[in-house]
Amino acid sequence: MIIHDARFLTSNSRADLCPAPTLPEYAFIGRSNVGKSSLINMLTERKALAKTSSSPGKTQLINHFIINDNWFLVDLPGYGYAKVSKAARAEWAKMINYYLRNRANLMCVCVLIDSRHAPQAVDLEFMEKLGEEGIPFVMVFTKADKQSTAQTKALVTEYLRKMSEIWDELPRYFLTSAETGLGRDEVLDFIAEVNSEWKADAAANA
Ligand SMILES: Nc1nc2c(ncn2[C@@H]2O[C@H](COP(=O)(O)OP(=O)(O)OP(=O)(O)O)[C@@H](O)[C@H]2O)c(=O)[nH]1
Ligand SMILES: [Mg+2]
Repeated sequence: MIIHDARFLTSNSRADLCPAPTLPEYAFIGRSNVGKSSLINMLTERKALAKTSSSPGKTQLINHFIINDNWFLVDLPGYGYAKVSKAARAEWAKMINYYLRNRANLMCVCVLIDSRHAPQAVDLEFMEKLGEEGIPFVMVFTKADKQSTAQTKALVTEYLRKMSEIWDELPRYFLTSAETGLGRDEVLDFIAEVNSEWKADAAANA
């Protein structure tokens, strides 16, 4: 997919104030500092479309971007550790959960996982909850440039093994790097594929 247009639309603390759910939407979520905002910039080839920071807790609202006037990308705050108060974190969790459960056009949640760390309970539990609630998701392993491909692949295998203890069907996954652009084509092809399904459904229901 060629990205000819990528624009920031809105920041919201409430899902019901987000843009009208008229286009297919993809949300990026994962622990603070995992690289959500950087991945959005890498995919769109815009250096500073989404704000990034080396200190966790940068993204604090539900940020909508519109791509090619045809689909929405959403940057969410991180879960887990962030340099914010416990009360603020609880507020984010409520906001994110409400958004995930109620956003009618949410096609897929991209769960970002730092490819350098052994499987984390917080990530596994988050995906387990998505699975239980029937919210479609894929795993996106980030920062693959920071180690060897073999190390990243070993981590993926470890995740899949743990997840196979819970589910028969395993989620799709992507290996990415915001530094090198690794995984860009694969993620964008996946989104294009799901966008076509949305269009076909919309045509069938028209
Ligand atoms: N080497 C490398 N660094 C990365 C990559 N992705 C992100 N980073 C760095 O990791 C830090 C965090 O990146 P962000 O994109 O702001 O992370 P985030 O998940 O949006 O963080 P919050 O908004 O705080 O939840 C920044 O210093 C980035 O430069 C990557 O693929 N490779
Ligand atoms: Mg961010």
